[in-house]
Amino acid sequence: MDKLLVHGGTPIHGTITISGSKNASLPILAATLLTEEDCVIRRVPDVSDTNYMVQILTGLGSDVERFSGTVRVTAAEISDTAPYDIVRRMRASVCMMGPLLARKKRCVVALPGGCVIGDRPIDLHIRGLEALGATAEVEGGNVILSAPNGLKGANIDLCGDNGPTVLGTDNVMMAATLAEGTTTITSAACEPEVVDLADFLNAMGAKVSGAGTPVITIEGVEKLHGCVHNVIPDRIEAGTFMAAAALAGEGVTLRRVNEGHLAAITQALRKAGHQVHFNDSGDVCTVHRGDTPMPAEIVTEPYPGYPTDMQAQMTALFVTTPGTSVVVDTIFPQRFMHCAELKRMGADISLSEGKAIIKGVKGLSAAPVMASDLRASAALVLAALTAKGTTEINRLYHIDRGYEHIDEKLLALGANVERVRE
Ligand SMILES: CC(=O)N[C@H]1[C@@H](OP(=O)(O)OP(=O)(O)OC[C@H]2O[C@@H](n3ccc(=O)[nH]c3=O)[C@H](O)[C@@H]2O)O[C@H](CO)[C@@H](O)[C@@H]1O
Ligand SMILES: C=C(OP(=O)(O)O)C(=O)O
Repeated sequence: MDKLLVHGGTPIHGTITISGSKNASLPILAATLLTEEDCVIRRVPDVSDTNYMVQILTGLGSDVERFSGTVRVTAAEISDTAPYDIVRRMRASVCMMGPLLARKKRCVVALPGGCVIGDRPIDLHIRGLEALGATAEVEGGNVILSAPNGLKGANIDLCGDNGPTVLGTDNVMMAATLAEGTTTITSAACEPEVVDLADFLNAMGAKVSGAGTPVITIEGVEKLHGCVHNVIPDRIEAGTFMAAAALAGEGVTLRRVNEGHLAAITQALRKAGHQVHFNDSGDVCTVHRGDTPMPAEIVTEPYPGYPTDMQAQMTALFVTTPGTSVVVDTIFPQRFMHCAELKRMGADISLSEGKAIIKGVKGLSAAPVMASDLRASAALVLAALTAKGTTEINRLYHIDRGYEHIDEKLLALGANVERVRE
């Protein structure tokens, strides 16, 4: 198990390029199952989640080639059963259900278990696929969906208690592309990753409109074909480096970002007293730490609100920001595992029901810490950049799920970090 040593106290500066989005790549890779023709997807980040997705596709019978950020998938003949061994490693494997069901009229996909960031049910996914005419049963830890006579378009509302569902919207949208007739999804997730998937599906010949709004309409077609697609930049990787720059930066520039996708993060950083500047085309961003960082309140919300996937990193920033900041996670109220580790480094955080109250401390001191999930590990790396001494971040595989070559990018910015391979 690799670990990361962060020797704190070296400011970061310079320029890096942001990778393609993990959360856009995963459903797009799953969508390749909707056609037997070649799909070429560019800018797929080299992270373990996309590697697992490639293994699932291969396990289903797809022919997959991967070279310098590009993945070519040909799903000429595939089975309907996703291999449990790999599926269980990744929550996003749940988005195999929609395309497999549409293509094979039946699928068997292992149920994703609980998750350290909280309960992650899939009731809305199932409800949506049932509305399209599938029957669902759970047997031996698997969801078995079948629609022997094919899927039929329907009106489906996908609002849950905590708002819309991103992968649920993806699943229903993918399934509906090959359904007979028209499907309308209301309370759809509006995240840019949903829009990127819709763009990919349309490039395959699907008829999807309204993605990016709460109402998505899909006119079913008989067949989809191969296509070439470039994945959008990873707004969470970009946001993480923006927060790192606000915390420990002397001017950090990020290339290949999308200003629109980063609006809520930009607003939060500016409110906290930091300077964020975009070029005219909105694809290059420079962040300078403000002279007088200020406490702030952030509340996570579905897009275009502040993303839950950037909650832990902002918490890390507030830990050494003078004054009292408040962080509320409405999407995953239990997603505060990073706080216990940050406290071991000297943070002053109190937790209550989905809320962290953070009293800024003068400085942190290094400690051995344990990464508990992807974004929690990112928060620990950020905190460690300014901590006194060497922080040892264990279980680095969490961060490798979603950050492409994070140690190399940090080194390129002048941080003093070492990956220890074990
Ligand atoms: C691979 C990927 O893209 N993952 C992202 C996706 O996860 P994912 O799509 O799994 O998250 P959802 O959008 O589904 O979850 C949003 C909320 O809805 C609830 N819910 C979800 C499904 C369901 O059937 N029933 C239900 O109640 C969840 O518990 C949560 O409270 O969106 C999350 C919310 O932005 C992000 O944190 C994840 O990084
Ligand atoms: C929670 C995340 O991913 P996943 O949904 O794949 O667990 C994330 O990207 O922050």
